[in-house]
Amino acid sequence: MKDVVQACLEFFNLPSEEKLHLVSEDVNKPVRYGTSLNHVKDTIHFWRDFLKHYSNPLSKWIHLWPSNPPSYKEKMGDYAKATHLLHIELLEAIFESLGLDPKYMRREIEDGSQVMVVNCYPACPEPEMALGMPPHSDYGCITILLQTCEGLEVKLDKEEKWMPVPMIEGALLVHLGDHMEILSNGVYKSVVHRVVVNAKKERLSLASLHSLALEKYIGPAAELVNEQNPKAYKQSSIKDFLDHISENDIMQQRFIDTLKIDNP
Ligand SMILES: O=C(O)CCC(=O)C(=O)O
Ligand SMILES: [Fe+2]
Repeated sequence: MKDVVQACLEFFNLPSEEKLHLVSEDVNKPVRYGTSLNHVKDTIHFWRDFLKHYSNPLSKWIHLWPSNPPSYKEKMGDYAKATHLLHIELLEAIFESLGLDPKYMRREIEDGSQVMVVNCYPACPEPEMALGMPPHSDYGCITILLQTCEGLEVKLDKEEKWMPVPMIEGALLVHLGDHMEILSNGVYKSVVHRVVVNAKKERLSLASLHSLALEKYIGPAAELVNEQNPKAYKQSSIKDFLDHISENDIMQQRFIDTLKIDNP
């Protein structure tokens, strides 16, 4: 895991000219480099550089990834393959815990989307004045996250308090995303999180977001919908989410809130 972190740091430390060709305001671009969450709509700028790229299936996307540093494709390719396999195992366990077949939607999951988000938060001279990333939940089924130091905070259901996530060397964190909340018909909730910055250290995180293919719809599992538990969410796709964030201020409304069905 150190290798992939090193390759990412080398990428962010390249002179700007080497990265600018990847800058885009189009959230549908398979590879994007930039700062802040969404250049077009954000009102506040955040203390973050990012590189995002599609990663599954690898053979379809890897040639579009940065060619500098030269080790990037190989190191990130290995990491992306490993996280994709790990996410399949995690989903099996989660499905079992919901009473679903562990192989539920297996084919679609194997062919699913994987978006690798590499975040770099430089040390910030006035950390109390900035955020690395504003509160949000991830839109996929699960996110597998590697962090190099503390900074991530999660909000526990119904509580207003932010809880810092401790840094454990080499540990991977797993978030449930909006698509898991939808699939489980609300049995599991996606976790709201944010990133604070610090004055001393640069922080790097690698978030691997997993869901179905971009245009595939995901809705509550039929097995989890019954008279006592009516369908609580409309179905949606990753493409719908991307359309939503390019047209709306995500600080105002979470995408998942637009999908909730009010049952009497
Ligand atoms: O930097 C982190 O720890 C979290 C990043 C994150 O939330 C994201 O990329 O969606
Ligand atoms: Fe996130």
